[in-house]
Amino acid sequence: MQPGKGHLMIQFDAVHKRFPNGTTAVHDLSLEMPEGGVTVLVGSSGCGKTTTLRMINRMVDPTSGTIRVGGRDVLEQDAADLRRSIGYVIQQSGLFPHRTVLDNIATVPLLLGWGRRKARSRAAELLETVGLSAEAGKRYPHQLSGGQQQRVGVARALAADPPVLLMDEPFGAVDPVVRTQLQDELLRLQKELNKTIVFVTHDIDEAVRLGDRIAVFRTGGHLVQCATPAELLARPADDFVADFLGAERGLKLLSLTSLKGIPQAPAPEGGTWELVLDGARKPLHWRTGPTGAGSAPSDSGTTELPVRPLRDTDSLLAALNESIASPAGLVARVDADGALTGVTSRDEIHRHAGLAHAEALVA
Ligand SMILES: Nc1ncnc2c1ncn2[C@@H]1O[C@H](COP(=O)(O)OP(=O)(O)OP(=O)(O)O)[C@@H](O)[C@H]1O
Repeated sequence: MQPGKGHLMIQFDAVHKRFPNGTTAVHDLSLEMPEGGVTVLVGSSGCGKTTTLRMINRMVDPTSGTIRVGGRDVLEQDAADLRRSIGYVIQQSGLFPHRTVLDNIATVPLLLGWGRRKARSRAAELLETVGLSAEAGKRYPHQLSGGQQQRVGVARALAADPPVLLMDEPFGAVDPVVRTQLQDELLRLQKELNKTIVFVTHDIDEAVRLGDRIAVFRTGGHLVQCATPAELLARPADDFVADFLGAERGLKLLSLTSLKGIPQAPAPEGGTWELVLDGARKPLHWRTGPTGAGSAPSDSGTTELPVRPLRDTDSLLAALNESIASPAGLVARVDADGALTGVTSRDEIHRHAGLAHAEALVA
């Protein structure tokens, strides 16, 4: 199934899906998904995202058109074999309630005839990969939190090391904090594993965060635009896409640019606001003296306000936010150990925000 780097892993060619009740779920879809990339399918409810996803592993068959996975027409492959060779993660994790977590993860390897010992040892390895303890493997799904269950769902989908992973709103049912953690984990895993991932979500921020390419659908199963996140945000194809991306699409674009390369200056000394560091040069807070600006003075007449230092890997959006929150209008920049490397002014952040936009428009 693996055609090699740089190839297209999944190809939809003029695919239609009309259900027996007359609903057209997918309309004349031609879409290519490169190997090792994350393609995110977004769009309002009922626009055909799930149907598109499920046609890849033949949980739904197209009415017409061709879908190829690894260069082979899916309709020429046995549906059960195809399903076992493609990882599948859904919103409610879909775990078997009466099997332990370890046995859940071992499901596909066992179906593939790996033998109990090998399947369980692979499952144990995957528990660690997705950040769960060995002890969690002995529990039953209901004894885990929603976020942990989703991790098990991902581990189960990865168990037979499939080249393709289908994820249908996998993080839709967890709170925003856990959701961000799961997204981070997926990005980390993907760096190592380089799977071809097709990911369905309603959440445009999740799409921008995770996608190498984003396909926007509208009702009736029409694909409106498929582009990189930067291209989509800078140049939406029409008003539908622009509305879907939301009024803050300019700010979302800034989430794609890191602070690396944006100039820093030494932290100011003797100004109204001083950046206080600890012994390891880690920023602690901004402080102003009795005569300085600021609010809520402490007993000693000084005021301390929080600082949120940023690394080169943080985004321009985070920097813009911090530059507004910072009483000094300065963003404290730190190295990987958290030690201060310099500061960047609000004006400089604004200037680079403008440049990032200009670059995205002409890219
Ligand atoms: N088995 C089915 N029989 C008839 N109609 C169906 C069937 N499955 C889906 N549909 C219809 O096809 C359309 C597309 O559904 P689909 O689930 O693919 O959309 P979706 O974009 O994933 O929606 P959501 O975001 O709400 O999950 C909808 O109008 C849906 O009602």
